[in-house]
Amino acid sequence: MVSRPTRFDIQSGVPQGEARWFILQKGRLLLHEDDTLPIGRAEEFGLELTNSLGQLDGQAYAAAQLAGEVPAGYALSPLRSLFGRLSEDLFGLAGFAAQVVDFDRTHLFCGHCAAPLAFTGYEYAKACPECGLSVYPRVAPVAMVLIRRGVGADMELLLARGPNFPPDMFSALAGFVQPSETLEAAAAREVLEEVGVKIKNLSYILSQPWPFPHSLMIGFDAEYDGGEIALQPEEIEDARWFSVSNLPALPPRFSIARQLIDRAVSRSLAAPDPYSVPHDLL
Ligand SMILES: NC(=O)C1=CN([C@@H]2O[C@H](COP(=O)(O)OP(=O)(O)OC[C@H]3O[C@@H](n4cnc5c(N)ncnc54)[C@H](O)[C@@H]3O)[C@@H](O)[C@H]2O)C=CC1
Ligand SMILES: [Mg+2]
Ligand SMILES: [Zn+2]
Repeated sequence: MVSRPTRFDIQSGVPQGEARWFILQKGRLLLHEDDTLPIGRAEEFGLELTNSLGQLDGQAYAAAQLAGEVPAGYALSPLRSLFGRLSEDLFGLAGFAAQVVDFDRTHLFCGHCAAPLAFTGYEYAKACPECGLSVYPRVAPVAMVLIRRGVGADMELLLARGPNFPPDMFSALAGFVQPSETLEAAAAREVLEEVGVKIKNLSYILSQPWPFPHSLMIGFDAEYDGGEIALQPEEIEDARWFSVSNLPALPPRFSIARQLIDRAVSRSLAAPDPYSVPHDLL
């Protein structure tokens, strides 16, 4: 799972002594040639926006932004591309570190009075010394819905693709929750907006941090409840019903979209009417 394996006692500022570093630049992570994290003192790497992340298994960790050139023997890799290259725990931590640096980078001044913000020091937040405004790292909730109809071998899934998806890949539908909207209402609205159909019997299945840059995916399974597919052209390039026995190219295994799809497929094959059994959370 792409999530942080443990709670860190995050403190801002430069860690004293040696640390294992998550060094980021524009969504890319700095790795040694052997795919290991840089280890050393802050001053060795030319950093800014440095945040100590605390201890894990007796090892100090820290996050920062690379200020200058890539040091010899290292390379920057897009964070998303590192799933499967880093261990799941390390990938989860890298996503967490990326959100810490992104918060620090995008909250330098008060959004109300423009005074420079300062870390509060007692929780991972910043506050304005002039007007008292306090700000926390952003987490943007996204409702994701896997829509199905039929049972057993006749089950079909409604999958869609956005304009910047890899060729031929289709995924579950998703959309950001709007202010004061319930998750259920966001799910129904996004599906109606993006592909023109209605849903019913929504069930929560699982969630997944998606640090690109700060989404939290909330995964639902839903039954089709009528309507013909009509695409929202600016967001959806194509959307179709796919038989569970003839699915298109799908998102990578670690993604919540893929976990929702795999779950529906395994249930369709496991029981004549898999949805007659109580939903166990993954
Ligand atoms: N992990 C997974 O399996 C998947 C993750 N996702 C992620 O879910 C998120 C939302 O998916 P989309 O279909 O693109 O969302 P969406 O259907 O709501 O449309 C995206 C639009 O929402 C607006 N937007 C961008 N950031 C926002 C924010 N923080 N709050 C409110 N509106 C915002 C922008 O206009 C953007 O064009 C993205 O971060 C995407 O990467 C999407 C599909 C699969
Ligand atoms: Mg969407
Ligand atoms: Zn202020």
